[in-house]
Amino acid sequence: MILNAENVDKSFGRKKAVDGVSLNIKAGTIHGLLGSNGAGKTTFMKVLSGIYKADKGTVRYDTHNVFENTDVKSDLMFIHDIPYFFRGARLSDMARFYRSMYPNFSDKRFNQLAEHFKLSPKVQLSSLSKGMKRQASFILAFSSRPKVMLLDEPFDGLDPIIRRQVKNIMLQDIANHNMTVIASSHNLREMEDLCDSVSIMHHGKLLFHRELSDIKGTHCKLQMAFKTLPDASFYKDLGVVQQSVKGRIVTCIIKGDLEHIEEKVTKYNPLMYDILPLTLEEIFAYEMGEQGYEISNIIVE
Ligand SMILES: Nc1ncnc2c1ncn2[C@@H]1O[C@H](COP(=O)(O)OP(=O)(O)OP(=O)(O)O)[C@@H](O)[C@H]1O
Repeated sequence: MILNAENVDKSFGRKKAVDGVSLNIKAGTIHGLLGSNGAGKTTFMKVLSGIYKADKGTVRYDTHNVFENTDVKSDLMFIHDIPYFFRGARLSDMARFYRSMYPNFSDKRFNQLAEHFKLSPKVQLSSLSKGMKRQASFILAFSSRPKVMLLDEPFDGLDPIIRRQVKNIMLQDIANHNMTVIASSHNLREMEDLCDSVSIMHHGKLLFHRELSDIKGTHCKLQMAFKTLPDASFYKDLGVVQQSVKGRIVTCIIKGDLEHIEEKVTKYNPLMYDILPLTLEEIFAYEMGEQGYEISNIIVE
């Protein structure tokens, strides 16, 4: 475990932005922290990266406390959703600053990335567009080679091509340098393709934390056509957690592994059946529904 939060609280005045959150992040993985506006994602990531002190609870990086610990500061990097650069700074000025903060800063990488993203080190950062500022902040971050990157809504404002390139560099750093990434987002679908694990925050609390490899095999989605629609015992027998019926077509989300489910379904003699891809949103909709939450109120697509 590289980052470990135990029962973390963080309030601003009477507003409890983070409320009893515990989370473990494994080294070399990407974790997606999802939630609606004001859920507490940024505040929690700032506590994780040692920018804010938790009012209660502990945050550890390996075995070290993160807050005001200079030994771990150079391993953790928090990247704001709105890039911040010194007034009047050029890209090369910011590189000098990051070089002084991060001992693993690579000049070779900085030059390669600046060329790749077609940003001159001499460029005045205040003259750049929002998306280009984001690119500049990624150049600086990837050149700094932190062990853990905490990214606040990292892909907002990037066009699809740059978005893909940034993700590729990130994945390379994870594969080659065992970097760990925690990224906040509103977009479950984007996180689904990228992350090893995801969690959902809502009103300061962490509602779910799941390894994607675990949940993908736990549910299946089947579409079946019947000559005569099955009765309630069919749904019970199969362990159906969600169903919709249109004419004689039944679409179900079923808990369990596919092999067992197919075995059971065939006993009911469907005219045909098809296995459909199951999205994370569908799994969460069910799991959160069970706990009394409506996912559409929590995650916005
Ligand atoms: N510096 C601050 N001072 C006072 N209140 C704050 C501060 N930072 C955050 N908050 C409050 O804490 C709550 C959580 O905010 P936070 O920025 O962590 O949410 P978020 O999940 O990152 O939201 P978004 O998706 O909109 O960025 C909000 O109610 C916000 O108003």
